[in-house]
Amino acid sequence: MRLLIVDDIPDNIRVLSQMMLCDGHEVSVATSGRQALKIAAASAPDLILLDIMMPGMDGYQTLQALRADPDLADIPVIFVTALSETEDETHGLELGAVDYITKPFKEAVVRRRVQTHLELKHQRAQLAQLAQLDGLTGLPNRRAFDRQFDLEWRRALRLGNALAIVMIDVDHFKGFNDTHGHLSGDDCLRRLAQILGRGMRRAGELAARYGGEEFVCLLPGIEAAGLSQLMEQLRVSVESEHLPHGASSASPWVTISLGAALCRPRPPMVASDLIAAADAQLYEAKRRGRNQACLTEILI
Ligand SMILES: Nc1nc2c(ncn2[C@@H]2O[C@H](COP(=O)(O)OP(=O)(O)OP(=O)(O)O)[C@@H](O)[C@H]2O)c(=O)[nH]1
Repeated sequence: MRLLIVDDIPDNIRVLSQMMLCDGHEVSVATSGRQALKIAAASAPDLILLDIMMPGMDGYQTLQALRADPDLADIPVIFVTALSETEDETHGLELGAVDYITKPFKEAVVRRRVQTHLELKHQRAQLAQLAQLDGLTGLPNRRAFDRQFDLEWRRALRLGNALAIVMIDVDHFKGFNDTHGHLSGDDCLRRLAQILGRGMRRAGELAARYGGEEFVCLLPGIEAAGLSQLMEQLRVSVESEHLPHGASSASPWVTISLGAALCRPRPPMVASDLIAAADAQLYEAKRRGRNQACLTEILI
């Protein structure tokens, strides 16, 4: 793991560094709060050991600056300090330090506490990742999609880029479940998720499970011709899997209907307008007989 040790006294840095290097960590060091902020931004440490009494920016101010920067706010900080009054410790913990160790410290205790906070950080990261995934298909879930869509919408708005959404729905899936059973239905959704996931080739493209038997693709920077081509590829990939569907009017195999909307985001349009437009196209694809794609390009 990568640790950043911040202290204005070189001897203190040396002692802490040696302990951490012995435990197999990578160590960077800073001798002031300002330098610590720079190094943290450049090297994204997993944990920071921070002294409080330093000339210029003290440890409290350094922690506040870290918390104010969205890229650095989640790095756990442990104060290692000679300040041993209850008020100092309480203040440090209130500012968001995960732990507070007073000097002179016991080496074994510091090592154990660092290890504990690194493990907690790892568990938090795993949980955060799991919270973004759909349990059945392993694709990003609706929450992950909403987050990414919001991000891409704002980016496209800023840069004047194109952005497209494709809503995808399995044809006659109720009939599929009724005929082949719910477990086969689950298998079918897993297979479709794999196909859609594989279909997203460019950076920033995302296929997610939108809910039930509905999927959604997010496609930044795509133009209408490319979008039509991609939708047709996805439609054909699904049908040519030849998953038997005993209750579909569209094909003997499992098929999907696709509805897409493409725009260059600009006010007064809002992100949900693009979803609504893609939904309307999906409805149109269903109305025209399913196993097909419909697309609208919104020009504002
Ligand atoms: N097996 C399985 N079925 C699901 C899951 N989520 C939703 N469904 C089923 O998907 C079906 C969706 O049916 P409808 O919305 O009526 O649509 P449809 O039968 O696909 O018909 P069209 O969309 O008009 O082609 C429902 O029967 C849901 O129970 C799931 O996780 N697993």
